[in-house]
Amino acid sequence: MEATASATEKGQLSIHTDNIFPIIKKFLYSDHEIFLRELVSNAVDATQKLKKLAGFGEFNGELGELKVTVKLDEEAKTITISDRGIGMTADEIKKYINQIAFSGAAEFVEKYKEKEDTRGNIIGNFGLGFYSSFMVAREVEIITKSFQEGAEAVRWTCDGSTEFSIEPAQKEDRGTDIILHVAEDSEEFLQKYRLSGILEKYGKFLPVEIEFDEKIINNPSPIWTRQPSELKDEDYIAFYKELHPMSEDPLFWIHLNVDYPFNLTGVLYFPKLKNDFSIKKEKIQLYSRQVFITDEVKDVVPDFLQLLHGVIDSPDIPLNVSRSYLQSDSNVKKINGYITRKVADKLSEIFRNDREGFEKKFDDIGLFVKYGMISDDKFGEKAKEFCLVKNLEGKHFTFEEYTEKVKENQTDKAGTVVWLYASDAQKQDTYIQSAQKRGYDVLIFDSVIDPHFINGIEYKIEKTSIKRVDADTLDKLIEKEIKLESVLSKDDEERAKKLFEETLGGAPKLTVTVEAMPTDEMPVVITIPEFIRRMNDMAATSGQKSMFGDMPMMLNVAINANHPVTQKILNAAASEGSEPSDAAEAKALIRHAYNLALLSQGMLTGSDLTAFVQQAISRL
Ligand SMILES: Nc1ncnc2c1ncn2[C@@H]1O[C@H](COP(=O)(O)OP(=O)(O)OP(=O)(O)O)[C@@H](O)[C@H]1O
Repeated sequence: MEATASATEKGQLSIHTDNIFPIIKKFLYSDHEIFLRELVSNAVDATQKLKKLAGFGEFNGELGELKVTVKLDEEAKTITISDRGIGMTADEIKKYINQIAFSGAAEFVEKYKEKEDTRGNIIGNFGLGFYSSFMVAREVEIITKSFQEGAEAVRWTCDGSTEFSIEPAQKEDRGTDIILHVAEDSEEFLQKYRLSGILEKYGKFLPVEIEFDEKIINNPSPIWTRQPSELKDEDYIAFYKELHPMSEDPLFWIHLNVDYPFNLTGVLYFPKLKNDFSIKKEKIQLYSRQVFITDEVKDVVPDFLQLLHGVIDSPDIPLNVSRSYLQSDSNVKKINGYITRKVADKLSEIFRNDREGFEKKFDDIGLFVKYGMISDDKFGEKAKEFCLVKNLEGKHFTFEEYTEKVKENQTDKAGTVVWLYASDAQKQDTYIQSAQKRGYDVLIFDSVIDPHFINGIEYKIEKTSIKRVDADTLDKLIEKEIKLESVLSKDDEERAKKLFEETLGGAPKLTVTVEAMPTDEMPVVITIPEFIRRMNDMAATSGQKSMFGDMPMMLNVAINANHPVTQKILNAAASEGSEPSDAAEAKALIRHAYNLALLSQGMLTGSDLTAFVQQAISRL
C-alpha cells in the first residue's frame, strides 16, 4: 500500500457487526462528555511525540507554537480539535484508525455482550478513544498531515456506519484537525460553557497548552510534575488553593515520586480535619499523564488515606477497566502499599525532627492517624511509634512513654498496666478527682474516633488495659494486692447492701456492692461497666445500632463502707426498727446519696433532677 492516498478510496471497516456506533452510544451513555477528553488527549499525545522526536534529533523542523486548540462553531454545529503534532500519513490512518480501533471494537462487542456492568469503562481499554467521538457526532472528519518530509495531507471521513472514505486534502501545516459534526441529540455540546466545563474538568493540568475561546485553559506544568528541590512551601500551598479554593491551608504535604516498580507522582496534602468525621472524601484526584481520570480513588488509596487531599498521577493504574479487576491488580496493590508507607514515613519524620510541631498538629492529624491505626495493620505497625495520647494536663505521650510514666502506680496485681481516661473532663470530674487523689494519671479521649481507637489498639499494646475513670470503682479499675480495710463488720455490710437494694429496687438494673474506699471519696459511686459503655459509644458514633443497643443500661452501685454517711444510714435504720422496710430516715439518706452519685455521673436528668432540686430547696 502506498503512503499517500492518491485518489478517493472507499473501504469497508473490518468488523463483524454492521454498525458498532449505536453500541458505543448506548453503552457509554452516562459518560458522553469524555469524547473531548479522549480527543484532546490524543492531540496532546501527538504533540508530545513530536517533541520527543525533536529531542532525539529525528525531527529537525521548527517546532513552533505547539498548543492544542479546541474550536466551537455553533452555526456549522462543529467542534474542531487541532494540534500541531506528528500528524498521520494515509497508511497510518489505515493502521491506527481503521484497523486497530475496529478490531478493538469487535473485541468490545464480544465482551460487552456478557457483562453489562463494564459500560463506561470500555473505551480506553479497547483502544476506542478516537471512536468515542461518535457518541456525539453524526460524522467525523480527520484532516491530517504527517510531520515527515514530503508528507501529503489526507482527509478521512466516516459517518458512523462501517464505511469510511479517505482522500488527498489541502493542509499547509503539519498536525491534525479532528472535526466533529455534532449529532442532533448531542447539541448540548455546542454550548460554550458546556465545553469549557469539560475541558476544565479533564484538561486543567494537561502538559501541552490547550486553547479554547481564545484562552489557555490549563496549567501545563503542575507542581507534581516538578522536582521537590525546585519548589518552595508557597508553591505547594498555592497549588493546594488551586485545587481547593475554599479550604484552609493544609498542615503539611508529601510529594510522591516513584518510577520503579511502577510509575507514580503526586502530592498529598494533610488537611485540617479537626473532629469532623463527616468530612467528604473524594478529595484526591487521579490523573494519568496529567489527564484527569476520576476523583473516586477508593481502590487505589487505602480507606483512611482518603481523608487526604491532592493529586496522584500514574500511567500504571489500569484506569479503564472494571472495578473488580482494579482491586486485584497487582500494580494497584503495590501503589496502595507505597502510599501508605510514604505517609507513615512522612509522619514519623516530622515526629522525629519536630516533636513540638507534631504535637501541635496532632489535634488535626490525630483523627487520621488513629483511623489509620485501626484500619490498616501495616500503617498501625509504624504509627505505634508516633501515635500520641494526651493526658488531662495537655501533655502528649507515645504509647511507650505513657506506659513508662504510669506503670509504677497503675499496674494491677495481675501485672497489667491500666490506662485511665476520661471522655468528658467536665462530666467525669468527680471520678477524675478521685483518681488524681490516688496519684493516678488520666488521659483524655474525646474525639469521635476514640471509642473505636481504644477498642482497636488495646490488644496491640502489651499487658495494658484501657478503662474510663467511671467504669468501676478505683479499687476495681486497678486492683492492687493491698486493699483498704473495711471499717464495717460483715453483718453491717450485708445490712447496708440489703437496705440499698430495697430502696433502689426496680429499673435501671442495679448491682449493689459494698467496698472499702478512702473516706474522702464519695459515699456512693455509680459506674457503668467499660464493656457495655464502649459498645454503646461505638454504636453511637458509627451511626448504627449496636448489638447492645437495646441492652438495658447496667449500673453498678458501690457503697463506700468507710464513708461516715454509710455508718449514718446504718445507725438510722437500726434506731428506726428491726425491719429494714421501716427505715424511712435511712431510705431518705440512701436516695439522697444515690442521687448525688447519679448527679456526679451526669445521669440525674429530667423529672428526677427537678425533684432532687426541689427537695434540696425545701431543706434550705
Ligand atoms: N491527533 C492525532 N494525531 C496523531 N495521531 C493520532 C491522533 N489521534 C489519534 N491518533 C492515532 O490513532 C491511534 C488510535 O487512537 P485512539 O484514541 O483510538 O487510541 P489510543 O490513543 O491509542 O489509545 P486510548 O485508548 O488510550 O485512547 C493513536 O494511537 C494514534 O496513533
